[in-house]
Amino acid sequence: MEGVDHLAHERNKSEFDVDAMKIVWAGSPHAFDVSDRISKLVASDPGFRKDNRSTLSRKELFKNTLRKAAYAWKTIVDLRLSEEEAAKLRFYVDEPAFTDLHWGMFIPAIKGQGTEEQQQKWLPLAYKMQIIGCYAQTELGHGSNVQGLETTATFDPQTDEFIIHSPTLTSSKWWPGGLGKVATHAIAYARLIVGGREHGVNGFIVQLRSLEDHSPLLGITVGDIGMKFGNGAYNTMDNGVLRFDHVRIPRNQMLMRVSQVTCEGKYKQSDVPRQLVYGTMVYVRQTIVADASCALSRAVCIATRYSAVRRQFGSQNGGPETQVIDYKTQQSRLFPLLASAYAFRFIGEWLKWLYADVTQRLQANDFSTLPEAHACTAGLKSLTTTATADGIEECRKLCGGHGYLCSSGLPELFAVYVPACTYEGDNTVLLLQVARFLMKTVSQLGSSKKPVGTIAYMTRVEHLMQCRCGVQRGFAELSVDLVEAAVAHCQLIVVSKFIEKLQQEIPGKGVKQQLEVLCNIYALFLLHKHQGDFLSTGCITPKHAALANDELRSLYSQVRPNAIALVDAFNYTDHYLGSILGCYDGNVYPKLYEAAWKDPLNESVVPDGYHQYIRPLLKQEIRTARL
Ligand SMILES: CCCCCCCCCCCCCCCCCCCCCCCCCC(=O)SCCNC(=O)CCNC(=O)[C@H](O)C(C)(C)COP(=O)(O)OP(=O)(O)OC[C@H]1O[C@@H](n2cnc3c(N)ncnc32)[C@H](O)[C@@H]1OP(=O)(O)O
Ligand SMILES: Cc1cc2nc3c(=O)[nH]c(=O)nc-3n(C[C@H](O)[C@H](O)[C@H](O)COP(=O)(O)OP(=O)(O)OC[C@H]3O[C@@H](n4cnc5c(N)ncnc54)[C@H](O)[C@@H]3O)c2cc1C
Repeated sequence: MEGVDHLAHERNKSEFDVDAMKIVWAGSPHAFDVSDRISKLVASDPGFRKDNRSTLSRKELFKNTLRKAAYAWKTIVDLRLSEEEAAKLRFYVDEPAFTDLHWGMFIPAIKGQGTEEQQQKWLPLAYKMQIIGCYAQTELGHGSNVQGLETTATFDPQTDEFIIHSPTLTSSKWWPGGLGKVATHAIAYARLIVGGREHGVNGFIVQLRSLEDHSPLLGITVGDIGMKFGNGAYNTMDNGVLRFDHVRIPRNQMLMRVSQVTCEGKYKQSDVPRQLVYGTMVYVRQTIVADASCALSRAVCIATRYSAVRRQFGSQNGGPETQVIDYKTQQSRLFPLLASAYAFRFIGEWLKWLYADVTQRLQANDFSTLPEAHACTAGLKSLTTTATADGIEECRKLCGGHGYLCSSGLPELFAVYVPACTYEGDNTVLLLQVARFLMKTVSQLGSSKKPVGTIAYMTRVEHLMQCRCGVQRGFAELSVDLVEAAVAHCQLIVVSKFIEKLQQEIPGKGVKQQLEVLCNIYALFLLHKHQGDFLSTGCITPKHAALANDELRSLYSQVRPNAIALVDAFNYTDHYLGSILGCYDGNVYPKLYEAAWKDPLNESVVPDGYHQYIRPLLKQEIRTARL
């Protein structure tokens, strides 16, 4: 029945202060207030409706996204929302759109790679959305290998301009979000050529479309690359294709914080590492880690609530059947994901701090922590997105058949989320970067340069390296093992930062205890999953392994009575969850039944096509095959 909380009996079992945990999850009382207020604002505004997405055609879907973007922007301006509130609004509107790349990459690229003068010129236009930007780096032929990009930017000293050109089909820009139909400008990455000499890949601000009638400018061919995985999902985004035919831009539209070209045609590399050209990717990778905890917690919230509602088998003398959340197999699949959601939340908080710290140091030309920041953002982006994509799929399976319905919210969540394993850096390519960083650290062991920060533990491997200084096979030959070592390195960071979090003052009855249980589940689940490595390297004995498994089972029993309260702490509205299985009141079956009849296919009792195709079959008007 409506208004009845079918999960009240579960909520009454909670052994901790849920409201205090909501603050921990949000990050602070202020962050909770902003998040709570904005999520309710979005949920209560029909302008942000999203339950019809799977029934729209691509063109209707895209037009609806443009409408929402404009409506959201109007909401931000009318309500004078802060940047923090606007970011929360974008989060709860929950729709990939061109604005993600405008605010999430185009603006950060200008802030990170533009000179003061260039920032003063372009940022006010971008902040007011008087221009709409995209980040055009990837090409048809190259994405991972940035140094392999083929687009050229040739300096013409006669006219003090760069000529941007796509020399080959594979140099066509391909994938940039917002590019296909909306962006008026791009940060285009191209090979800089001055006086016949190449100077690597740099960023250039290029106008693509007229600000009068939105038509592509001379020399610009631009469009959408077509439908992507899933129906609604990421098809609200116009990932585009772009070709340049000798497009001329003023010299001052090359982003010149890292390298400069003078009007005389002199190339200068300033005293900052050329990798700062990659700075925007580092920024987005750290936001993607925070996003991972959001996406995983959303899937876990749905699967946990439904696992408490769903009963199957186990009825004693006509009594109620067993809640599937009470099956040990369901717990062993679900609770590590619940623990991961919290683990990723805290690692996301730490990575945000690390990124802010490295940004501050860069402003003082201190590049000492840049390698570690690159390795951490790359590795943790890879680790958390892989675990989250796999976790969302596991949550779908934990919901049985109903998990496969669009109304469960899980298929679309999966379809929108999985490209995170590829964009902003293919996850394997990024782990190879971490492996390179680890190998470089190992090569420096024994020197005066002591490993610090997240690699401080490697001093302990020093003796191993000395006694094992035998054959050094090629990096490529060992890359599979090195990628596994990179994952282990990142997992160590996640566990250690979770433990550090628990050293902080955490208010609220029972809150810290619950987090300790989740931290132990996260760590022991990893130990269980990688038991072979721990045993084969002599890190643990078989007895330790058995003890760990026993402890894991005991921890699942401890978390069981608190499971619903732990997902309530995410404070997600039913609107944001977009899931009948995950609805707060647990009133699943009536809502599933009601939703079915709303499907357009049920608008008519007799389906279109019956008279044309089925009736002749049934009436044998079609010659029957010899069966
Ligand atoms: C409707 C609602 C509306 C609401 C509206 C409301 C309004 C809203 C208002 C406000 C809302 C706000 C919204 C915000 C949204 C945010 C979300 C955004 C969403 C994002 C979506 C998705 C976007 C996806 C975008 C993309 O996908 S964008 C493209 C991504 N593409 C890649 O990621 C390429 C990967 N490949 C490489 O990154 C390189 O290729 C490679 C492999 C490193 C080799 O690079 P290479 O140059 O070859 O270097 P190496 O030789 O390997 O290394 C040489 C030496 O440099 C070192 N080093 C390499 N790197 C780096 C590096 N970085 N940094 C430092 N060092 C580095 C390396 O350690 C080595 O050091 P050493 O060992 O020498 O000491
Ligand atoms: C939804 C979506 C949105 C995107 N948005 C943008 C955007 O806004 N702007 C933009 O510029 N780009 C964007 N991209 C492009 C994205 O950044 C690239 O697709 C991504 O960096 C992966 O590069 P790739 O496609 O070249 O993969 P590839 O590198 O071709 O990967 C193919 C396979 O090769 C393997 N591989 C590659 N190199 C190595 C190596 N050295 N060693 C071992 N294995 C290797 C990979 O692990 C992978 O298994 C987007 C992509 C998607 C899917």
